[in-house]
Amino acid sequence: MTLTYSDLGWSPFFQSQQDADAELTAYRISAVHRDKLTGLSPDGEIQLLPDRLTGEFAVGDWVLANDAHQVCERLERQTELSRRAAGTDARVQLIAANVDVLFITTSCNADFNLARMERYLTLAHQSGCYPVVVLTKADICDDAAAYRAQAESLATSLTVLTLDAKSADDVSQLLAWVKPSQTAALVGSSGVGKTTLTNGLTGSTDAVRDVREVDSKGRHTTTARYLRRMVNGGWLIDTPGMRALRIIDADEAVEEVFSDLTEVAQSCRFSDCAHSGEPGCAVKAALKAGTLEQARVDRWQKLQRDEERNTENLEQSRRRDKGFGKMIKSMKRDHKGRKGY
Ligand SMILES: Nc1nc2c(ncn2[C@@H]2O[C@H](COP(=O)(O)OP(=O)(O)OP(=O)(O)O)[C@@H](O)[C@H]2O)c(=O)[nH]1
Ligand SMILES: [Zn+2]
Repeated sequence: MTLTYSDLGWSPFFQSQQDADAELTAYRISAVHRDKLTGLSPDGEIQLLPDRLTGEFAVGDWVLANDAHQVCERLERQTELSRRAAGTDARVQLIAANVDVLFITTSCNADFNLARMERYLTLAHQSGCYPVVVLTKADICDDAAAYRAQAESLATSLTVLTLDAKSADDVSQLLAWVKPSQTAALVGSSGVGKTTLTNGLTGSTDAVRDVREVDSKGRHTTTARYLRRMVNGGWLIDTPGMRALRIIDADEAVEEVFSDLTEVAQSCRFSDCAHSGEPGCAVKAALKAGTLEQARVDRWQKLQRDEERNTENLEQSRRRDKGFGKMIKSMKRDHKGRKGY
């Protein structure tokens, strides 16, 4: 079956960025490898040569490439999912680009964690994706409705689906949230059923198989993310191996996710109230009156602290990189000076 650009998610937003004179072809990035990219066009899938480090591309991106399949431009993204990289590295790591719907997946068991769901909801708000909470393993849980109620309590009119990821009928519920040519990303901890859902949504069984490729030094690398076509013509980006989500530059999104608390806090006497015993604290008063729940307030304050710390670390590493860049530049200048150029 031949796909059109519109089937691939191309829209006036991207069209407006394409210079009509330039003889460049648009491709949607379907996989990001160590030193090359895979791109999709109506002609099929091809390997593309990046014009910069592949870490600067995300699955779902639109790029323009020349006849030699060399990428010349990456188009501005409509949405971008990113997080702070794992480990001590404070850099931003791209998760996916141009995503419409975020399937926040967790299971009706010990994995179920409201704080984690709130972090993912923050990611959805920050990026502008529509969040859909997917609760798997409802078939092996005594009271799936209780889990569902807890998830629904996180936001008014939040979409929450409870299902058995292994049942085709159940999985088809998800399809209703992604129109043909739209893109969804599946996020959640390991073991919650992302692979099972991916297989159900794409009608394939090969999602479990990692593509191993050998890089120039003979090392095996695993390419983790793919853009896959769903059975209804939508697109799905799986994000395996995402152990922790550390949000960055998301203070406004945190406010939105906790809008119930932000609203109450507006009545605190001091605008910078830390809600820790200051006089005239509306949050403390609401807690006392029982209209706010202590656990949710605790999660709100923790997420605010985490967000601030992650963003601060990122700023520091950006400054460090800038300083390092300046040092290299001045070393080069000195070197040139000594050579008498
Ligand atoms: N009964 C039941 N089992 C499920 C459900 N979803 C997933 N499983 C099972 O849970 C196990 C883990 O599912 P996966 O789909 O591999 O989970 P994953 O999120 O892809 O895990 P990673 O690949 O580690 O990220 C498998 O044995 C699945 O068959 C469900 O809704 N009901
Ligand atoms: Zn207060």
